[in-house]
Amino acid sequence: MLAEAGSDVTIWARREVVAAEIRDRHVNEGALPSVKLPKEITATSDLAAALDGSSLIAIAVPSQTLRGNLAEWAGHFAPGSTLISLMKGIELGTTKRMSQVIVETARVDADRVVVVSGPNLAPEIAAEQPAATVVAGTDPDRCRAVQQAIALPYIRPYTSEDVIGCEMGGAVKNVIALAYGMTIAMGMGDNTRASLITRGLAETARLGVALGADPLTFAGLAGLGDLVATCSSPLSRNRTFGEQLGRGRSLEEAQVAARQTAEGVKSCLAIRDLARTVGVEMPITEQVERVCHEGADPRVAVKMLMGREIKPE
Ligand SMILES: NC(=O)c1ccc[n+]([C@@H]2O[C@H](COP(=O)([O-])OP(=O)(O)OC[C@H]3O[C@@H](n4cnc5c(N)ncnc54)[C@H](O)[C@@H]3O)[C@@H](O)[C@H]2O)c1
Ligand SMILES: O=P(O)(O)OC[C@H](O)CO
Repeated sequence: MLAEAGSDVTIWARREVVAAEIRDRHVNEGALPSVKLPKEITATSDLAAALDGSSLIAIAVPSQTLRGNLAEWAGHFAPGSTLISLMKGIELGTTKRMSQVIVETARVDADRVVVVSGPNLAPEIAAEQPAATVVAGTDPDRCRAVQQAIALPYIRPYTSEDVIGCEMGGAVKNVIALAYGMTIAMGMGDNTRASLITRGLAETARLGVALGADPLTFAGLAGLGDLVATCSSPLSRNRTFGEQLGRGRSLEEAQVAARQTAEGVKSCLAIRDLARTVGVEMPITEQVERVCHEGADPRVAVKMLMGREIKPE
Protein backbone atom coordinates (compact mmCIF):
# COMPACT_ATOMS: atom_id res chain seq x y z
CA MET A 1 0.00 0.00 0.00
CA LEU A 2 2.79 2.42 0.93
CA ALA A 3 4.58 1.74 -2.36
CA GLU A 4 1.46 2.08 -4.46
CA ALA A 5 0.63 5.35 -2.73
CA GLY A 6 4.05 6.76 -3.65
CA SER A 7 6.52 6.01 -0.81
CA ASP A 8 9.96 4.54 -1.45
CA VAL A 9 9.63 1.16 0.27
CA THR A 10 12.30 -1.24 1.47
CA ILE A 11 11.17 -4.51 3.03
CA TRP A 12 13.49 -6.09 5.57
CA ALA A 13 13.42 -9.89 5.71
CA ARG A 14 15.35 -12.13 8.06
CA ARG A 15 16.25 -14.58 5.31
CA GLU A 16 18.24 -13.29 2.31
CA VAL A 17 16.45 -15.81 0.07
CA VAL A 18 13.12 -14.07 0.81
CA ALA A 19 14.64 -10.60 0.36
CA ALA A 20 16.10 -11.69 -2.99
CA GLU A 21 12.78 -13.13 -4.14
CA ILE A 22 11.02 -9.81 -3.38
CA ARG A 23 13.82 -7.67 -4.80
CA ASP A 24 14.47 -9.64 -7.97
CA ARG A 25 11.19 -11.34 -8.82
CA HIS A 26 8.71 -9.05 -6.99
CA VAL A 27 6.99 -11.94 -5.27
CA ASN A 28 6.84 -13.40 -1.76
CA GLU A 29 5.61 -16.90 -2.47
CA GLY A 30 5.60 -17.99 1.18
CA ALA A 31 3.36 -15.16 2.37
CA LEU A 32 1.25 -14.19 -0.63
CA PRO A 33 1.43 -16.90 -3.30
CA SER A 34 0.88 -15.67 -6.90
CA VAL A 35 0.71 -12.00 -5.91
CA LYS A 36 2.88 -9.63 -7.97
CA LEU A 37 4.32 -6.97 -5.65
CA PRO A 38 4.86 -3.41 -6.95
CA LYS A 39 8.16 -3.44 -8.83
CA GLU A 40 9.28 -0.25 -7.05
CA ILE A 41 9.57 -2.20 -3.74
CA THR A 42 13.06 -3.26 -2.87
CA ALA A 43 14.10 -5.71 -0.13
CA THR A 44 17.15 -6.53 1.92
CA SER A 45 18.23 -8.76 4.78
CA ASP A 46 20.58 -5.99 5.97
CA LEU A 47 18.70 -4.34 8.84
CA ALA A 48 20.84 -1.20 9.02
CA ALA A 49 20.46 -0.62 5.26
CA ALA A 50 16.69 -1.12 5.46
CA LEU A 51 16.22 1.37 8.29
CA ASP A 52 18.78 3.95 7.18
CA GLY A 53 16.95 7.29 6.94
CA SER A 54 13.45 5.72 7.01
CA SER A 55 10.81 8.18 8.20
CA LEU A 56 7.99 5.59 8.39
CA ILE A 57 8.77 2.18 9.84
CA ALA A 58 5.92 -0.35 9.57
CA ILE A 59 6.33 -3.29 11.95
CA ALA A 60 4.55 -6.60 11.26
CA VAL A 61 5.89 -9.55 13.22
CA PRO A 62 4.10 -12.04 15.47
CA SER A 63 3.17 -10.17 18.67
CA GLN A 64 5.10 -12.51 20.94
CA THR A 65 8.41 -11.93 19.10
CA LEU A 66 8.14 -8.12 18.98
CA ARG A 67 10.01 -7.38 22.20
CA GLY A 68 12.96 -9.55 21.17
CA ASN A 69 12.98 -8.09 17.64
CA LEU A 70 12.96 -4.52 18.91
CA ALA A 71 16.02 -5.17 21.03
CA GLU A 72 17.94 -5.60 17.76
CA TRP A 73 16.13 -2.98 15.70
CA ALA A 74 15.57 0.00 17.96
CA GLY A 75 19.11 1.33 17.71
CA HIS A 76 18.61 1.76 13.95
CA PHE A 77 15.38 3.80 14.10
CA ALA A 78 16.03 7.29 12.68
CA PRO A 79 15.40 10.09 15.22
CA GLY A 80 11.83 11.37 14.93
CA SER A 81 10.72 8.52 12.65
CA THR A 82 7.13 7.25 12.93
CA LEU A 83 6.70 3.63 14.05
CA ILE A 84 3.61 2.03 12.53
CA SER A 85 2.30 -1.00 14.43
CA LEU A 86 0.32 -3.47 12.31
CA MET A 87 0.23 -6.14 15.01
CA LYS A 88 -2.93 -7.49 16.64
CA GLY A 89 -2.02 -9.17 19.87
CA ILE A 90 -1.29 -8.81 23.60
CA GLU A 91 2.07 -9.80 25.06
CA LEU A 92 2.14 -12.89 27.25
CA GLY A 93 3.37 -12.27 30.77
CA THR A 94 3.28 -8.46 30.68
CA THR A 95 -0.29 -8.23 29.20
CA LYS A 96 0.89 -5.17 27.25
CA ARG A 97 -0.49 -3.87 23.98
CA MET A 98 1.92 -3.75 21.04
CA SER A 99 2.27 0.05 21.10
CA GLN A 100 3.20 -0.20 24.79
CA VAL A 101 5.85 -2.81 23.99
CA ILE A 102 7.26 -0.52 21.27
CA VAL A 103 7.37 2.53 23.57
CA GLU A 104 8.96 0.56 26.38
CA THR A 105 11.47 -1.47 24.38
CA ALA A 106 12.50 1.07 21.74
CA ARG A 107 12.45 3.86 24.36
CA VAL A 108 10.49 6.22 22.12
CA ASP A 109 7.84 8.80 22.96
CA ALA A 110 4.29 7.36 22.67
CA ASP A 111 3.48 10.10 20.14
CA ARG A 112 5.81 8.42 17.65
CA VAL A 113 3.71 5.24 17.49
CA VAL A 114 0.78 4.96 15.09
CA VAL A 115 -1.47 1.87 15.03
CA VAL A 116 -3.13 0.75 11.79
CA SER A 117 -5.97 -1.71 12.36
CA GLY A 118 -9.23 -2.71 10.70
CA PRO A 119 -10.84 -5.35 8.47
CA ASN A 120 -7.70 -5.88 6.40
CA LEU A 121 -7.12 -9.49 5.41
CA ALA A 122 -3.80 -9.43 3.55
CA PRO A 123 -4.83 -11.51 0.49
CA GLU A 124 -7.80 -9.21 -0.15
CA ILE A 125 -5.63 -6.09 0.21
CA ALA A 126 -3.18 -7.61 -2.25
CA ALA A 127 -6.06 -8.21 -4.65
CA GLU A 128 -6.94 -4.50 -4.29
CA GLN A 129 -10.44 -5.17 -3.06
CA PRO A 130 -11.92 -1.97 -1.57
CA ALA A 131 -11.54 -1.74 2.21
CA ALA A 132 -11.28 0.81 5.00
CA THR A 133 -8.96 0.96 7.98
CA VAL A 134 -8.16 3.03 11.07
CA VAL A 135 -4.95 4.99 11.71
CA ALA A 136 -4.79 5.63 15.46
CA GLY A 137 -2.30 7.67 17.42
CA THR A 138 -1.81 10.41 19.97
CA ASP A 139 -0.07 12.77 17.51
CA PRO A 140 -2.68 13.99 14.99
CA ASP A 141 0.00 15.17 12.52
CA ARG A 142 1.62 11.75 12.41
CA CYS A 143 -1.79 10.08 12.01
CA ARG A 144 -2.64 12.34 9.08
CA ALA A 145 0.77 11.65 7.50
CA VAL A 146 0.22 7.87 7.72
CA GLN A 147 -3.37 8.28 6.50
CA GLN A 148 -2.07 10.19 3.48
CA ALA A 149 0.70 7.65 2.92
CA ILE A 150 -1.69 4.69 2.56
CA ALA A 151 -4.76 6.33 0.97
CA LEU A 152 -5.46 4.58 -2.35
CA PRO A 153 -8.42 4.07 -4.67
CA TYR A 154 -8.98 0.74 -2.87
CA ILE A 155 -8.02 1.81 0.70
CA ARG A 156 -9.89 4.41 2.71
CA PRO A 157 -8.05 5.19 5.97
CA TYR A 158 -9.77 7.02 8.84
CA THR A 159 -7.84 8.63 11.69
CA SER A 160 -8.61 8.04 15.37
CA GLU A 161 -7.20 9.16 18.72
CA ASP A 162 -8.22 5.91 20.41
CA VAL A 163 -5.06 3.79 20.40
CA ILE A 164 -6.29 1.56 23.25
CA GLY A 165 -9.64 0.85 21.57
CA CYS A 166 -8.09 0.06 18.19
CA GLU A 167 -5.48 -2.26 19.67
CA MET A 168 -7.94 -4.06 21.93
CA GLY A 169 -10.43 -4.47 19.05
CA GLY A 170 -7.67 -6.01 16.89
CA ALA A 171 -6.37 -8.34 19.59
CA VAL A 172 -9.66 -9.65 20.99
CA LYS A 173 -11.31 -10.25 17.60
CA ASN A 174 -8.71 -12.96 16.98
CA VAL A 175 -9.90 -14.81 20.09
CA ILE A 176 -13.54 -14.51 19.09
CA ALA A 177 -12.63 -15.72 15.58
CA LEU A 178 -11.13 -18.86 17.13
CA ALA A 179 -14.47 -19.50 18.85
CA TYR A 180 -16.30 -18.73 15.60
CA GLY A 181 -14.19 -21.29 13.74
CA MET A 182 -15.06 -23.87 16.38
CA THR A 183 -18.80 -23.24 15.93
CA ILE A 184 -18.45 -23.70 12.15
CA ALA A 185 -16.64 -27.01 12.61
CA MET A 186 -19.33 -28.15 15.06
CA GLY A 187 -22.03 -27.41 12.45
CA MET A 188 -23.67 -24.60 14.38
CA GLY A 189 -25.87 -22.17 12.48
CA ASP A 190 -26.33 -18.47 11.90
CA ASN A 191 -28.08 -17.76 15.19
CA THR A 192 -25.06 -19.18 17.02
CA ARG A 193 -22.64 -17.20 14.87
CA ALA A 194 -24.51 -13.90 15.27
CA SER A 195 -24.84 -14.46 19.01
CA LEU A 196 -21.11 -15.14 19.25
CA ILE A 197 -20.14 -12.03 17.28
CA THR A 198 -22.48 -9.84 19.33
CA ARG A 199 -21.52 -11.18 22.74
CA GLY A 200 -17.87 -11.29 21.63
CA LEU A 201 -18.04 -7.61 20.82
CA ALA A 202 -19.72 -6.95 24.17
CA GLU A 203 -16.85 -8.50 26.10
CA THR A 204 -14.27 -6.79 23.87
CA ALA A 205 -15.85 -3.40 24.58
CA ARG A 206 -16.19 -4.16 28.30
CA LEU A 207 -12.46 -4.83 28.60
CA GLY A 208 -11.50 -1.95 26.31
CA VAL A 209 -13.56 0.59 28.21
CA ALA A 210 -12.11 -0.64 31.52
CA LEU A 211 -8.67 0.07 30.06
CA GLY A 212 -9.65 3.58 28.94
CA ALA A 213 -10.94 3.05 25.37
CA ASP A 214 -13.78 5.01 23.78
CA PRO A 215 -16.81 2.66 23.62
CA LEU A 216 -17.68 3.96 20.12
CA THR A 217 -14.42 2.57 18.72
CA PHE A 218 -15.88 -0.93 19.12
CA ALA A 219 -18.77 -0.04 16.78
CA GLY A 220 -16.22 1.08 14.17
CA LEU A 221 -13.81 -0.51 11.70
CA ALA A 222 -11.24 -1.59 14.28
CA GLY A 223 -13.99 -3.16 16.43
CA LEU A 224 -17.07 -4.61 14.74
CA GLY A 225 -15.53 -4.19 11.27
CA ASP A 226 -12.51 -6.37 11.94
CA LEU A 227 -14.50 -8.83 14.05
CA VAL A 228 -16.98 -9.45 11.21
CA ALA A 229 -14.24 -9.68 8.55
CA THR A 230 -12.15 -12.13 10.56
CA CYS A 231 -15.05 -14.33 11.65
CA SER A 232 -16.64 -14.40 8.18
CA SER A 233 -13.54 -15.11 6.14
CA PRO A 234 -12.09 -18.50 5.31
CA LEU A 235 -8.87 -16.49 4.70
CA SER A 236 -8.57 -15.77 8.44
CA ARG A 237 -5.85 -17.79 10.15
CA ASN A 238 -7.59 -17.44 13.51
CA ARG A 239 -10.94 -18.69 12.25
CA THR A 240 -9.24 -21.55 10.38
CA PHE A 241 -7.29 -22.50 13.52
CA GLY A 242 -10.55 -22.52 15.47
CA GLU A 243 -12.07 -24.85 12.88
CA GLN A 244 -9.24 -27.31 13.48
CA LEU A 245 -9.88 -27.24 17.23
CA GLY A 246 -13.63 -27.61 16.62
CA ARG A 247 -12.95 -30.77 14.64
CA GLY A 248 -11.33 -32.23 17.71
CA ARG A 249 -7.68 -31.57 16.81
CA SER A 250 -5.31 -30.85 19.68
CA LEU A 251 -3.45 -27.54 19.93
CA GLU A 252 -0.30 -29.24 18.66
CA GLU A 253 -2.11 -30.84 15.70
CA ALA A 254 -3.74 -27.52 14.78
CA GLN A 255 -0.36 -25.78 14.99
CA VAL A 256 1.14 -28.26 12.54
CA ALA A 257 -1.72 -27.59 10.09
CA ALA A 258 -1.45 -23.78 10.38
CA ARG A 259 1.13 -22.17 8.11
CA GLN A 260 1.11 -18.69 9.62
CA THR A 261 0.53 -16.95 12.93
CA ALA A 262 -2.91 -17.26 14.57
CA GLU A 263 -2.41 -14.50 17.13
CA GLY A 264 -5.47 -15.35 19.23
CA VAL A 265 -3.99 -18.68 20.35
CA LYS A 266 -1.38 -17.02 22.56
CA SER A 267 -3.13 -13.70 23.11
CA CYS A 268 -6.19 -15.41 24.66
CA LEU A 269 -4.03 -16.19 27.71
CA ALA A 270 -2.82 -12.59 28.02
CA ILE A 271 -6.30 -11.16 27.40
CA ARG A 272 -7.80 -13.44 30.03
CA ASP A 273 -5.14 -12.35 32.52
CA LEU A 274 -5.63 -8.67 31.66
CA ALA A 275 -9.40 -9.01 32.12
CA ARG A 276 -8.94 -10.67 35.50
CA THR A 277 -6.55 -7.91 36.58
CA VAL A 278 -9.12 -5.20 35.87
CA GLY A 279 -12.06 -7.29 37.10
CA VAL A 280 -13.86 -7.66 33.75
CA GLU A 281 -15.83 -10.81 32.83
CA MET A 282 -14.82 -12.32 29.47
CA PRO A 283 -16.63 -15.66 29.35
CA ILE A 284 -15.97 -16.41 25.66
CA THR A 285 -12.26 -15.63 26.01
CA GLU A 286 -12.10 -17.82 29.14
CA GLN A 287 -13.60 -20.76 27.22
CA VAL A 288 -11.34 -20.25 24.19
CA GLU A 289 -8.35 -20.32 26.54
CA ARG A 290 -9.63 -23.56 28.11
CA VAL A 291 -10.02 -25.23 24.69
CA CYS A 292 -6.62 -24.00 23.43
CA HIS A 293 -4.51 -24.52 26.51
CA GLU A 294 -6.32 -26.84 28.90
CA GLY A 295 -7.55 -29.41 26.39
CA ALA A 296 -11.24 -28.64 27.05
CA ASP A 297 -13.78 -30.08 24.60
CA PRO A 298 -15.31 -27.25 22.50
CA ARG A 299 -18.79 -28.75 22.97
CA VAL A 300 -18.37 -28.63 26.74
CA ALA A 301 -17.15 -25.03 26.39
CA VAL A 302 -20.39 -24.16 24.56
CA LYS A 303 -22.43 -25.84 27.31
CA MET A 304 -20.60 -23.82 29.95
CA LEU A 305 -21.23 -20.56 28.08
CA MET A 306 -24.91 -21.34 27.58
CA GLY A 307 -25.32 -22.50 31.18
CA ARG A 308 -24.15 -19.25 32.77
CA GLU A 309 -26.53 -17.38 35.02
CA ILE A 310 -29.15 -15.51 32.95
CA LYS A 311 -29.07 -11.73 33.21
CA PRO A 312 -29.99 -8.45 31.45
CA GLU A 313 -28.25 -7.76 28.14
N1 LIG B 1 -1.97 -11.21 7.53
C1 LIG B 1 -2.98 -10.38 7.70
O1 LIG B 1 -4.01 -10.43 7.01
C2 LIG B 1 -2.89 -9.33 8.76
C3 LIG B 1 -3.70 -8.21 8.65
C4 LIG B 1 -3.63 -7.23 9.64
C5 LIG B 1 -2.77 -7.40 10.72
N2 LIG B 1 -2.00 -8.51 10.80
C6 LIG B 1 -1.14 -8.64 11.97
O2 LIG B 1 0.23 -8.50 11.57
C7 LIG B 1 1.06 -9.25 12.46
C8 LIG B 1 1.94 -10.15 11.63
O3 LIG B 1 1.08 -11.03 10.93
P1 LIG B 1 1.47 -11.75 9.57
O4 LIG B 1 0.22 -12.14 8.90
O5 LIG B 1 2.43 -10.95 8.80
O6 LIG B 1 2.10 -13.05 10.23
P2 LIG B 1 3.20 -14.06 9.75
O7 LIG B 1 3.02 -15.30 10.50
O8 LIG B 1 3.21 -14.13 8.27
O9 LIG B 1 4.54 -13.39 10.29
C9 LIG B 1 5.02 -12.16 9.88
C10 LIG B 1 6.49 -12.22 9.57
O10 LIG B 1 7.22 -12.36 10.79
C11 LIG B 1 8.26 -13.26 10.57
N3 LIG B 1 8.68 -13.82 11.84
C12 LIG B 1 8.25 -14.94 12.46
N4 LIG B 1 8.92 -15.12 13.61
C13 LIG B 1 9.79 -14.09 13.72
C14 LIG B 1 10.78 -13.72 14.66
N5 LIG B 1 11.01 -14.46 15.73
N6 LIG B 1 11.49 -12.59 14.42
C15 LIG B 1 11.26 -11.85 13.33
N7 LIG B 1 10.35 -12.14 12.41
C16 LIG B 1 9.62 -13.25 12.60
C17 LIG B 1 7.71 -14.27 9.60
O11 LIG B 1 8.77 -14.90 8.91
C18 LIG B 1 6.88 -13.38 8.68
O12 LIG B 1 7.66 -12.87 7.62
C19 LIG B 1 0.11 -10.04 13.38
O13 LIG B 1 0.02 -9.40 14.63
C20 LIG B 1 -1.23 -9.98 12.66
O14 LIG B 1 -2.32 -10.04 13.55
C21 LIG B 1 -2.02 -9.47 9.84
O1 LIG C 1 -5.78 -14.00 9.36
P1 LIG C 1 -6.07 -13.41 10.70
O2 LIG C 1 -7.08 -14.20 11.46
O3 LIG C 1 -4.80 -13.11 11.46
O4 LIG C 1 -6.76 -11.97 10.42
C1 LIG C 1 -6.10 -11.07 9.60
C2 LIG C 1 -6.52 -9.63 9.87
O5 LIG C 1 -6.28 -9.28 11.21
C3 LIG C 1 -7.95 -9.33 9.49
O6 LIG C 1 -8.19 -7.95 9.61
